[in-house]
Amino acid sequence: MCKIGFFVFCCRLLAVLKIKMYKIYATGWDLIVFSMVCVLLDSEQGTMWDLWALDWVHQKAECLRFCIGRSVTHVGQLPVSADIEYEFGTRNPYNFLQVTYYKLQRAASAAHTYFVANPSHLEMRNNIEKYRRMDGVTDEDFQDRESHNEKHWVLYDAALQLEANSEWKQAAEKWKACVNETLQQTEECRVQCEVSQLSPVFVFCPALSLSLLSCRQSCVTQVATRPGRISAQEDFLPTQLEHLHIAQFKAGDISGALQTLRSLLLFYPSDKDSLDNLQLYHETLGGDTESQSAQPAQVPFKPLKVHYIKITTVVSKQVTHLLSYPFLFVLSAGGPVPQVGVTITMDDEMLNGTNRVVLDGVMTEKECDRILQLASVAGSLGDGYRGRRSPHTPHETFEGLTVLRAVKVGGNDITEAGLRDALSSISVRTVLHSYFRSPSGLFITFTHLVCRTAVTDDQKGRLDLSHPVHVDNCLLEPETKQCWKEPPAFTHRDLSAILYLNDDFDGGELFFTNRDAKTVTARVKPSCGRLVGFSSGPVNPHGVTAVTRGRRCALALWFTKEKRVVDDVMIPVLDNMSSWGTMQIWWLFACFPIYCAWSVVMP
Ligand SMILES: O=C(O)CCC(=O)C(=O)O
Ligand SMILES: [Fe+2]
Repeated sequence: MCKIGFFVFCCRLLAVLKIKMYKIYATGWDLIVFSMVCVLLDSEQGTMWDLWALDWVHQKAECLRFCIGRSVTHVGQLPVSADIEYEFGTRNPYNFLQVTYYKLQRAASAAHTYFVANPSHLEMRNNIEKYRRMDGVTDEDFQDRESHNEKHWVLYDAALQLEANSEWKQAAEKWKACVNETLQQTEECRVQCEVSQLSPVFVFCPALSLSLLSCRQSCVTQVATRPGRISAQEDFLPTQLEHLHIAQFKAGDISGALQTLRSLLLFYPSDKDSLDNLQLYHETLGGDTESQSAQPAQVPFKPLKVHYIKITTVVSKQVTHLLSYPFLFVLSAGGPVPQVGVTITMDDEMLNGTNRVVLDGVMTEKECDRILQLASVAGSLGDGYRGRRSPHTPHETFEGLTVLRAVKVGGNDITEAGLRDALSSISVRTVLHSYFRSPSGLFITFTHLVCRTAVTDDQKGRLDLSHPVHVDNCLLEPETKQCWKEPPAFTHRDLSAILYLNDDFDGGELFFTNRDAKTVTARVKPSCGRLVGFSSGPVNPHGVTAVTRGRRCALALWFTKEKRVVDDVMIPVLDNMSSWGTMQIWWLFACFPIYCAWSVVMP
């Protein structure tokens, strides 16, 4: 333990010196050292395999960084914003393209490509009918121009069709091709992760591992999501293997079926039906030792498949482990490090959307209470919105408190709490940055402590909301489903985070909707230490249901990726924190000889 402690100490010293004094970023070796520290710290559960996996990922990333630097221009390496990703994900440019091509044959394929991802778009359905009636337009003109990216879906649908026609031999061939294509796409997506994760934020070990690993992990769902859909098809790969297994069996290819069954068992080793089938095959094949000993599909998808399962398992394990240390390498915090176990409670899938997450355990009850205390004292001194009433509803009062105000209004206690409040926002940043694997940096743009209190005796028959449905960085127009990125919206906000502080009130649930501002897609009940993070753009319209009893407090934080748009109220706080960072260096210098002597005396 002593050696590990010394090792950690040296690494931290090295990193602090490098970052603070020379202002240079970590190299590949630093990354490897940092990941080793991570794994060693976690040695109770960690294994050498974890260490090798991370080492391998880092080396590959280094190599990629080198190659990309040589062959891709600087502009080509720039990250794209979530909004642009959303636009292309929903194939919106094809809508414009079909308008541009109007009266040309090519409009048909643009319209079809858009319609594949937006099957409920009635206007496009009508347009397609119009194009069908156009002279010279044939069925071949309705091509999906994006299908090269989604070949596995084309194969999937074709295989289903063959299965429906009981053409088992061809179906088996198609399912095999589909499995291979899915694995190939997953692998390509993972390579992309390594490309997009090459940013200076690597200096923070948990952030590095988390963002890269969670990116790789997300490839499984990304590949399993049909174009234009938001949720992935559950158990995509095992489902294909199941189909392949049935098709092979029906086509009389028992040894192929046995091989596929073994692959399937890698996913569900204790599945009763599969185990029964395995037994049956063994009996049927009798003395055919060659077929009996067939390993999980060797050809043609052996290496990828095994890799797929192993990496997925390692990744989930690492993500869970590393999430326990979100505060460990918060450089500027200094002093004792809060060891709070953070868990992922709801992800995109459970929240029915994209770029949303609910994490628990980000703050302890004690920490929530301190900030609530701050809200009470500072709230009684005056609030961010002057009046006692809410800007959103007459049935609630609303106290808003910025961090600077917390520092200004109080004595030492409040100032300290205000700073801690800001510090927690740094930790929130680390956690969210890691989770959402943003390729660029995240800068705090505004933080706001908000309490909403139900006005007693004024709650009967209440139909309104505590906070109407809105999008944080654009003006939502539910009728047209447009979101205008223009003032007075806070257009520079990229990531929103709400850290809840209590649950002793009625109502006050956060909910997400579709762009119609009506269809509720997910609900989140606040509680102390619960953090909701989501991208601030049009994919995440949200609101708060009426608070009908008690007082609901939360710390709202917004981050920006593009540039350092720090709200002026934050600057003194951030300045204060950087001087803490410098103090930390002196502390390390002073203690270094003592630490060395101690580690020699205490082997
Ligand atoms: O308090 C919440 O849960 C959400 C608040 C919010 O959406 C906002 O302030 O923009
Ligand atoms: Fe909001």
